[in-house]
Amino acid sequence: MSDSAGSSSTVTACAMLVDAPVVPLLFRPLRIPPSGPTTSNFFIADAGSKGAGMFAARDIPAGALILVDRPVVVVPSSVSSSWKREAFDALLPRISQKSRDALLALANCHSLSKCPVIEGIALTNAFQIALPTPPLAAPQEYGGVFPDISRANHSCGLNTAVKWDLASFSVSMYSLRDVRAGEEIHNQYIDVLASRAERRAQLARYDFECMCVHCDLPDEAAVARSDAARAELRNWRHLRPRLLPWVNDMCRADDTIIVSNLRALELIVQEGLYGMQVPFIEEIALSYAVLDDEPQFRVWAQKVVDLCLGQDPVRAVKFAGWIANPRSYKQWGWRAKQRLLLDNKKSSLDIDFSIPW
Ligand SMILES: C[S@@+](CC[C@H](N)C(=O)[O-])C[C@H]1O[C@@H](n2cnc3c(N)ncnc32)[C@H](O)[C@@H]1O
Repeated sequence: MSDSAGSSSTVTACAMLVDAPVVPLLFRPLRIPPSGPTTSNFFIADAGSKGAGMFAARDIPAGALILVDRPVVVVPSSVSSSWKREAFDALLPRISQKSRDALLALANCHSLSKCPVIEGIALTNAFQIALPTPPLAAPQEYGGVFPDISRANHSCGLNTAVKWDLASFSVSMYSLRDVRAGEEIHNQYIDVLASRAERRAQLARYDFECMCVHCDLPDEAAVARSDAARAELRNWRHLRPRLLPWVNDMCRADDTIIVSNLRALELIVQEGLYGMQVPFIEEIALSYAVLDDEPQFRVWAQKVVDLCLGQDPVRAVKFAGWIANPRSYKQWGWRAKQRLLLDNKKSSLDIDFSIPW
């Protein structure tokens, strides 16, 4: 392991504990981080029993960039415990006073008697970021601790997504749905498609029992309903009808893909899992394209554009191009044409059995 902050006398904004062969891969010119929003979208305030939390400073529309943040420390997700402790503590003198203040202000859910302070803060706040893997090396997982994004508390329903960008060494947080001024902004710490019992087990390492609206349910029937919805979404990719085979399969109903994806969206809304909706909305838009239904195509394609503008601009631009010129989509109206051909063939084979007297 190596500390990429360099010699012990070097003080930087971020110190890293990374495998030595990773270090040269990190020392390349960093792009300027994507510029954050011009006015602050959030504030940090008391979130009751959760400690501090992040809240929306104004109404934030779905798909908007909320903030851009850079880590103050980067640590491996798993290292041998024998030397981990001193290595974590050695990071502190290597970061600037500003970064140190930000790091030490973060929550620590581990008791100091069991876990030195920097390790405890890292275990409480770090979330996974991807660093380059040296050739022939096994991939190693790393976590970044961030001054602002690490303040976001967990919820099992999502109102934001975070996107790590290695080139700018920064993470951007986007809204997944409209967030009202004053509403708490959440991050996702664990696999939210797991059952409530599994989610609670996974969250035990953060030392809290989740009481978000998706966990604090009135009775066991509500828990079973929520667990079933999440399991259905988790199994979706194995069970759902596929768009491409459907395009040519005239034995299947025209609304097969639309009905199936609307069902997924219903479950997503029920469970507040907004981060998952884009692929389903996209398939509905493309189904309408294949069915030559321009008004509906425009409605659904516009939803893709609105949701992707910030975090997936390539997809947003692609759909915006199709909205501008729907027939440039290569399979535009394909099923409608096939249906017409079939109907024409059928009518040419029709025998008139009516008796003319
Ligand atoms: C990454 S920090 C989040 C910010 C933290 N609340 C603070 O004061 O800086 C993670 C810690 O926040 C608390 N926390 C996060 N989400 C929570 C939730 N849904 N319910 C209760 N506590 C939560 C837990 O103590 C957890 O260990």
